[in-house]
Amino acid sequence: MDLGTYGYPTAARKKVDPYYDVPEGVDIRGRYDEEFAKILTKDALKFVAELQREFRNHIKYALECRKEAKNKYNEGALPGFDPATRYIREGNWVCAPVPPAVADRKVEITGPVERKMVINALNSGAKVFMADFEDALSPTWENLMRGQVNLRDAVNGTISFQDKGRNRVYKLNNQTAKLFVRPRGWHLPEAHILIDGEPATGCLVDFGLYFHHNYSTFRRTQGDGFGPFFYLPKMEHSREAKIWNNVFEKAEKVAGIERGSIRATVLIETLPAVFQMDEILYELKDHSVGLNCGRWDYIFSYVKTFQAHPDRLLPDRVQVGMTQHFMKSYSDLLIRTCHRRGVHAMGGMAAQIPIKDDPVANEAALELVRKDKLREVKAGHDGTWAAHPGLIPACMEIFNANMGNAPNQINTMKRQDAASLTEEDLLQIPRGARTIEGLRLNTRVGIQYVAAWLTGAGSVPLYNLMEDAATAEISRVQNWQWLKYGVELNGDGLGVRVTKEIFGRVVEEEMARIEKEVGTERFKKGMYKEACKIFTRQCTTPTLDDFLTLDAYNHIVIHHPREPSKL
Ligand SMILES: CC(=O)SCCNC(=O)CCNC(=O)[C@H](O)C(C)(C)COP(=O)(O)OP(=O)(O)OC[C@H]1O[C@@H](n2cnc3c(N)ncnc32)[C@H](O)[C@@H]1OP(=O)(O)O
Ligand SMILES: O=CC(=O)O
Ligand SMILES: [Mg+2]
Repeated sequence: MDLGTYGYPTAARKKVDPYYDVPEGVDIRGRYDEEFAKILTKDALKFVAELQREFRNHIKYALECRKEAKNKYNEGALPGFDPATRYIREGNWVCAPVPPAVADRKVEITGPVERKMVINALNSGAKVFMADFEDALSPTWENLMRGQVNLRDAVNGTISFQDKGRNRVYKLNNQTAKLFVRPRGWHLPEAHILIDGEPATGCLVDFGLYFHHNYSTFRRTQGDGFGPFFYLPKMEHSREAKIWNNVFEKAEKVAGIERGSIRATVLIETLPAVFQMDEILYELKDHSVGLNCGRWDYIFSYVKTFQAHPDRLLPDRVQVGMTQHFMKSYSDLLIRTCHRRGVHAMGGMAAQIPIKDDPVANEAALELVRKDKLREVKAGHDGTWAAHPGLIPACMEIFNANMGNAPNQINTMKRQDAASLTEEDLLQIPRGARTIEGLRLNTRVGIQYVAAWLTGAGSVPLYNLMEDAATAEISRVQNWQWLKYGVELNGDGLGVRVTKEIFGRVVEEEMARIEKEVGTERFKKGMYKEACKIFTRQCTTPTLDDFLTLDAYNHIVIHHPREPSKL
């Protein structure tokens, strides 16, 4: 009998479900749905398979290089500028001019590709909406495929959503934000689509399906001849940017559109990548529209990169803000690099969200967001991120007040002063205290986030902050680091060291607190126990897992039919 990679007999499966019309070598293991079938057309899958076949070895090599770099850091090396690419850093090249359609990116809203949120985000008054298949999305088959349907309808201008409970129909306004799409990182597979017997690369699925269905309409209606536009996450080296550049060139060729049509902003959100910013822009110079400070993953990456360096322990998560020297240096150098190369230097996400039931606390949260955005615009950022529509007026007001009518600061805030920033500046150990409350909060937030993610929600409000995969990663790796090195909680003045026993007690107590906060019924129905198991294992494992979501992914993969056929 022909057993597929995941042990389900292919012929039997085809008998019980209607199935997708797939090209040679492609097998869809996700649930069949008529709407999904309009996305998973034979031509679209052919395009994804071509991308997979052309780039899979390059991707595997790049991921191997990540492992090698990790081994070097684990043996004591520090990340730094590469002497071999000095000529790129010192050369006087620039990127292709910014497309007029996205010259002004003062405020960008982000959010998962969920139908109502897509409409709300496009209508939000932001200049750009970054539709997220990454940090904000739990990559279940349903979320991914519905996300593609939603984006197609959004690009076509036909998207609508009916909230029956509130008797409200959502539709697009006349004026909407420009759409950027963030595919998953290189590390995530798509286990519901097999190509030549292997899971497809998640981001090639996200990119390929979206591009195939939307490039033509997007360029006509949104991009003024350019586009589609993308955000590219979690890269560690310019060789990974080179793969994306080649993917873009291939897509442009297949579609018969001009080279340089597709544009992307790369998130600088790993520590190794901060030493590669020129090199990344150089690889993508015909397809670039800037860099962005992905500050949350960047903090996560600091811990991950220095997992074997007990002299570089982080203080409580709440203390690692943009005013820490290593974070300020990263933002300043990013601005300098982007403006020197003629592209946008985007700011990052303040985690505060509106607090509905407490006007005083709400105003305090808003004030923190304003302060963060003021720092960004004064430093020279051309725009910033908002996690919630309620924050857009405040962010916009600050960027408008400080930039006037100019669409960006590319030519006016060169930040030559940042040229003197050194490796030491970029690596400086963050200062601050560690407390038992920090350990508790990491645990409470981490478990609740994983519980949400397992049930399909990739971004959630917790304790009045936005939490997503990047912020949850900080909680996880910080706990791991503190446990691994038995750190002293020096902020409590009691000389307590973090041990497995203390952590075990914290987990127990925080689970009880979560149950009390969410209510016993919701707690029982939810995935809190499973989440606790996953999170606890990840915090206590001797060798740090590379990604929280990679480990948890197996829990959300659902192959159809669920049971192997008895035939
Ligand atoms: C580190 C990073 O990578 S940051 C980027 C990735 N993370 C994100 O994008 C997070 C985006 N933000 C969110 O997902 C949400 O704002 C959350 C989960 C944090 C909070 O969501 P909620 O609790 O539902 O917010 P709330 O109840 O206040 O929402 C009010 C309204 O705003 C809408 N809304 C909230 N956030 C967004 C958003 N980001 N985009 C579009 N609409 C939004 C809600 O859909 C709701 O609409 P409705 O009134 O029509 O029903
Ligand atoms: O993706 C953004 C981040 O901060 O992480
Ligand atoms: Mg991120």
